[in-house]
Amino acid sequence: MTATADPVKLMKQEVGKAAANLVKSGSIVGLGTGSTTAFTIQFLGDRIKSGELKDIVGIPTSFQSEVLAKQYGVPLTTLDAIDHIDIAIDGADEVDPSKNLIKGGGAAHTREKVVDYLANQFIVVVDSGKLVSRLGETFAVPVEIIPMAITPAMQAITKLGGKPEIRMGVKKAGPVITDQGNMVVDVRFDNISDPDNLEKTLNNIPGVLENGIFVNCVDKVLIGEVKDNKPLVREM
Ligand SMILES: O=C[C@H](O)[C@H](O)[C@H](O)COP(=O)(O)O
Repeated sequence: MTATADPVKLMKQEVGKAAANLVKSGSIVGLGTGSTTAFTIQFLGDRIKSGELKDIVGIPTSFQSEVLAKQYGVPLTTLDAIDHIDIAIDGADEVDPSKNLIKGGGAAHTREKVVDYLANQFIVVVDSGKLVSRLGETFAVPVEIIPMAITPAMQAITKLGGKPEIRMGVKKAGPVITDQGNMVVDVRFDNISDPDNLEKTLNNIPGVLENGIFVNCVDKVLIGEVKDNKPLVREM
């Protein structure tokens, strides 16, 4: 790691590695989605290759994490084949002081919520730029909606005071389509004072599959920082 490297990438790399080092042999591991957990999956693969980590299986939270696990040699299984998850490691787009999260920047929050909530231990890995004093400060809330319900669901979200915008593809014409074949609406709220209530209210709208607010589910947040050009990791 050199002083000239991108500091955000350095933070993600360091925190991703720290999380991979928490995994013990024999564990069933939830594999999160995004650019930070990509490092975790890579380092898990390194530990497996060196013989330090044995008999682990991963549960991917997206097509992306499935592809990365195969690339780095992390064996995979499915939720049908196991009865628990020992540890899940996942990224986040925002983390508040109570360890509540906004997730779904990669449109993977539905599968992530299934896997992360099942885990006995849920570890979040972020760079320090993700810390906020209140959810919604910098990031909109991603909401996955089945395509036939997109118009009434967006109207219902607007009535709640949200400003919904359909997420559009990059290098693809038209909207982002999730791993489940649905659409994602990014919703700005002026003030999210009760994330617990907003999470439930959004999920009650007919046609909404899941939203990216994660409340009271995180055991530990590992935060990557750079001080004097050196990456370090602290815990919350
Ligand atoms: O849908 C994607 C996920 O919730 C990611 O974990 C989240 O967007 C953070 O991604 P990154 O580590 O790339 O910032």
